[in-house]
Amino acid sequence: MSEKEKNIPLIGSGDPVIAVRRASLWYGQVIGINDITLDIGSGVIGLLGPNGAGKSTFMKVLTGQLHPSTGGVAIHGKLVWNNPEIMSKVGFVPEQDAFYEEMTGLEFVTFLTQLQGFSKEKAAELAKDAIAEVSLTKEQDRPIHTYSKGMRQRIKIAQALAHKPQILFMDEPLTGTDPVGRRHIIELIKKVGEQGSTVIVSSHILHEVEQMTSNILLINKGRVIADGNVYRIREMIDEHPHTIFIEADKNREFAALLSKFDDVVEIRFLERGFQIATRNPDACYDRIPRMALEHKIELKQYASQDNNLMAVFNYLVR
Ligand SMILES: Nc1ncnc2c1ncn2[C@@H]1O[C@H](COP(=O)(O)OP(=O)(O)OP(=O)(O)O)[C@@H](O)[C@H]1O
Repeated sequence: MSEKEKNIPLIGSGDPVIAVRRASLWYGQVIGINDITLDIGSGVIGLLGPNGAGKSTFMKVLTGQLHPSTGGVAIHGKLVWNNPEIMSKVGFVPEQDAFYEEMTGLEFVTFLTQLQGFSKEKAAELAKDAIAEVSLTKEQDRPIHTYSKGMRQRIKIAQALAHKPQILFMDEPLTGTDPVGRRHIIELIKKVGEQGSTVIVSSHILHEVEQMTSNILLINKGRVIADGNVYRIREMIDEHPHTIFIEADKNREFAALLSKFDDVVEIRFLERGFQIATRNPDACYDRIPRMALEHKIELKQYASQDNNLMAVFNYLVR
């Protein structure tokens, strides 16, 4: 693949690290990704799209876990498919949990690092460093089946980081994490990006991704439908109210408190909680935990809904 090809979008900074050319993948009749061509440089890149958009498929094609039906992917000029040399440069945090539950965190990360070709001693040393990076040292000798969801996410990140890859892929790394765990992972992702690596992070929540980076690839129905700076994408999104689902022990009382703010344009009660539409998501996200605490309301969960993102996708693909 020639790097001199013209008009190929480059997302991220510096020289291209990953080159994707006309890559498509079908699962039988179903399209996973559809004719994607772009270059990816370094820094943190958010891969954003609603459920089923093709994010996981794209990541698996980029990492050589799936062979594209047509087209190809190269990292540093070398095709990724069936190329073990490339694998040592890549770390992957999968969406699903696939643990050896009886292993301790340290055993798990050491074992997977050994598979990268390191001796047991060296792998254990690298594993300890990576576990420290994700602040799990205190828990490293506990079996994984005793870990919380957030800890499981972090140990997955440690296994991806341990062999010090130049490129890190993370499929929905914030799923199931609490606010403190989320902040920690976001800071970690930013740090790895600032060290000059390429970090590709998928999510279906813009608010999460924009805390890590302003470089975004929007993907829908297997196609990249926009790339570039988050501000442009944000502008499109801000035209549509942002929807947040909230579940608390006193839903009606909490909804009444939140409805007093001008940016809240709609409240709808659902089976377990309620949904609010806001024109100022940032203020709203700050306000929700603060007000719950102030009014002694137990917040069971709050999360962005796909709806506003879907509205933007509908608008972009029209
Ligand atoms: N193994 C598979 N067999 C058949 N179809 C699949 C398979 N994996 C994914 N698909 C389909 O391919 C499309 C893209 O799925 P993919 O999992 O890549 O999307 P995604 O953006 O990662 O979604 P999510 O956030 O829900 O994981 C979807 O229509 C999905 O149903």
